[in-house]
Amino acid sequence: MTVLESILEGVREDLAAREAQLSFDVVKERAAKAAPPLDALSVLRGPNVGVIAEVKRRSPSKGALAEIPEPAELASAYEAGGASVISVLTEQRRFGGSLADFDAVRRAVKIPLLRKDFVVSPYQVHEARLHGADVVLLIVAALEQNALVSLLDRVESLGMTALVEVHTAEEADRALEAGSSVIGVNARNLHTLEVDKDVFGRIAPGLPFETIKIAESGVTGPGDLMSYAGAGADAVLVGESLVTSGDPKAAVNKLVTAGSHPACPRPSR
Ligand SMILES: O=P(O)(O)OC[C@@H](O)[C@@H](O)c1c[nH]c2ccccc12
Repeated sequence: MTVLESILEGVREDLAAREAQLSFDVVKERAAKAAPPLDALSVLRGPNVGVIAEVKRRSPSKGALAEIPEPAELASAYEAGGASVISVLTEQRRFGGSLADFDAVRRAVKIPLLRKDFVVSPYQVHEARLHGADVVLLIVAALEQNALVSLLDRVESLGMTALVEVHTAEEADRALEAGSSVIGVNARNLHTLEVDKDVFGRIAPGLPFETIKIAESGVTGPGDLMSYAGAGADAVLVGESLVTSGDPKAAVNKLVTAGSHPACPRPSR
């Protein structure tokens, strides 16, 4: 079994437990009454290379990263540092996240929020909306094509934006075929957890110019942002280097400043 497969097994078990607590119908009904989603697409289409800052306690590759006793405080620091979007991991077993973290962050900030989880069922999409998500991650490697198509459709029909994650050119083709307008290229292979920062540069230039391109993982500072920008990134998604920085506001701001510097390559849309 690959790492991704074992994560998905746990995710399905946890999902079944939540479904037993709160039925799909109730989740749908409540999600429909939630405050409308923010327009993350126009935020990501901004003129600068943006920063999606992640609330991440631990990871399967690195183990414990940061305790984060107050996710709301961390998120407020990200917002004050100029992040465009905040990503909150809600997967519990491997990443130490939760929907309670997501709720705390939602109450603390006004910028768009990404629910970062392993979404395999429409239940999780409505659940994301119920908790105030504006963006939902869909991982191509975790989904059959028909599931990807229908989940993408559902995310968009609820007024949210889907960030569709790929790691290979084949996955990028599937993402485009499904109709994705925002594609994230993860430098990390979720089957093996190996990081290859060149993957973005190999895949992004082959994507349509109007597709919003996000470079995910392995960003340690402005240098990485600049090189991803040179390969066509509209934004970078950063977790580890921010949560371990000791000063998340300053760490985000360094990246944001690089992404708005005149010397930083801009998306050509
Ligand atoms: O901590 P990093 O290397 O800055 O990476 C952040 C983000 O890209 C990573 O957390 C991530 C990308 N895709 C995912 C899918 C599931 C869980 C986590 C992820």
